[in-house]
Amino acid sequence: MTGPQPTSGEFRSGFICFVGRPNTGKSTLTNALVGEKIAITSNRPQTTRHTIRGIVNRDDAQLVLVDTPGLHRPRTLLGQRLNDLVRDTYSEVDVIGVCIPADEPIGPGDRWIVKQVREMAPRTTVLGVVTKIDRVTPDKVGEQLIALAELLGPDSEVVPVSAKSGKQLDVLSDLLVSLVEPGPAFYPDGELTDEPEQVLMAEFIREAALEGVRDELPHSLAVVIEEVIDREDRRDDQPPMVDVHAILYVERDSQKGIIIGKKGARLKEVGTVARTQIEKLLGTKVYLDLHVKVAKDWQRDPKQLRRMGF
Ligand SMILES: Nc1nc2c(ncn2[C@@H]2O[C@H](COP(=O)(O)OP(=O)(O)OP(=O)(O)O)[C@@H](O)[C@H]2O)c(=O)[nH]1
Repeated sequence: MTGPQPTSGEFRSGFICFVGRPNTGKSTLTNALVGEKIAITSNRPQTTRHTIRGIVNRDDAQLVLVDTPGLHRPRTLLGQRLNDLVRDTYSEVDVIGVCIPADEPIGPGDRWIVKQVREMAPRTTVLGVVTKIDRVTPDKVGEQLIALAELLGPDSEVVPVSAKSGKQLDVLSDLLVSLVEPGPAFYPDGELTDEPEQVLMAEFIREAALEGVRDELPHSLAVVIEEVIDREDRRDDQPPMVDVHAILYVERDSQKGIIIGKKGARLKEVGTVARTQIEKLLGTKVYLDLHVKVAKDWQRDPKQLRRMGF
């Protein structure tokens, strides 16, 4: 192992992406490092679709975290597009953090991902990250670190971390800083994401709509923000208000029913959860108008995919 290099007081900057099987804690880790909710987390696998960046601003460095979707077996056009996106990301970043949860044995899925990373980005620095260490005993963490070090080989550092408890987050952050090059900040301080607000709004809605529903739905739900309007006809004593109109596209009528729920109860709940987050994002009151439409087989239709931003 090379060990972290001393940073010698020079400002450093670079791009980092975390990879790993679905549900290994990549989004949660990104959020924890950035310190504010930017990437999308959910207890359903494969919900991170867009390359959403969170930015860690430190006195000595800026780390730009790129959150990629998981690699898929490319069965549909959407799967192919997602894989292309991942490939582009791998070749652009300075460090790829391979995330392995402390509470699951390393399996063929993990080995496949490491192989893909090595093939697609042979020159990119790879860092091993054992996530969710709050879930297991220190002994287990130690075993997982050894297993991951063996999988990645002698050139890669390995580090244990818990995004939930915050344990070792500073160590991970220091290590990442030591692995990027000296250079100026890419983004002005205070900027947490360069994703357009509408993409984040759509992701908030999508995340809320997927919470607690069936496993196959993640691939069959896309959210399009149709319109964002500043409400001007309010009285002076009323706070600023923004109207957001969004459409949730599903593939089948049955899925529409799941999203809407009994007498619209579920959709109302989805709206409330998403609205709260959008209000936080925009810093104003929001009226959120949600419609659910069926777009048959949208995952296979290039025109519809383009319309939804893929
Ligand atoms: N106990 C514990 N749970 C965690 C930790 N990090 C993530 N989780 C949980 O693990 C689940 C998956 O986390 P995500 O961050 O969404 O995982 P991901 O790898 O981004 O998942 P995909 O977007 O599906 O690729 C969520 O239920 C998190 O709350 C951690 O440090 N400790």
